[in-house]
Amino acid sequence: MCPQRSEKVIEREKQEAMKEEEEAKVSDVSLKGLSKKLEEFAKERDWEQYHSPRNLLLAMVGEVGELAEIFMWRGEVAKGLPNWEESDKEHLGEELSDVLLYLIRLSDICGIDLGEAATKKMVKNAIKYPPKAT
Ligand SMILES: Nc1ccn([C@H]2C[C@H](O)[C@@H](COP(=O)(O)OP(=O)(O)OP(=O)(O)O)O2)c(=O)n1
Repeated sequence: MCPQRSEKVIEREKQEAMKEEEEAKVSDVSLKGLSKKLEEFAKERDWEQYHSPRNLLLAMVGEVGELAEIFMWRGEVAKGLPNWEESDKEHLGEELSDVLLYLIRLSDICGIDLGEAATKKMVKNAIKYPPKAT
């Protein structure tokens, strides 16, 4: 591949990545969409062999530990994290994402439709805990 063409390819990939990032900001990201991306991610790396229910559960719990570490020894934290450095907030977003991504992948590998299950569970919660009468 000539250097000029390779630069063009790199530029196109950058543009596509920026477009994807932009789309993720403006549109609702769906659980199904993320699940599909995770499936492709594993397939492309031949990692499906490692994505067993137990491995994914352990990986998720490990990420919950990393998430807890961010809050460790900080004392109570105000809503919206007003005094946090941007880099700490970015780190928090990454760890929350790792937990979410492993949870989605775990659900998928177990044959559970997480969106449907969560919606049903919310209905069950509302029946168990009715809203306060006004
Ligand atoms: N077998 C694997 C390994 C990783 N991932 C994906 C899902 C997570 O979103 C992320 C986790 O990557 P790391 O294990 O590198 O964890 P961190 O990103 O938290 O890095 P570190 O533990 O170094 O902070 O990568 C995956 O799907 N399957």
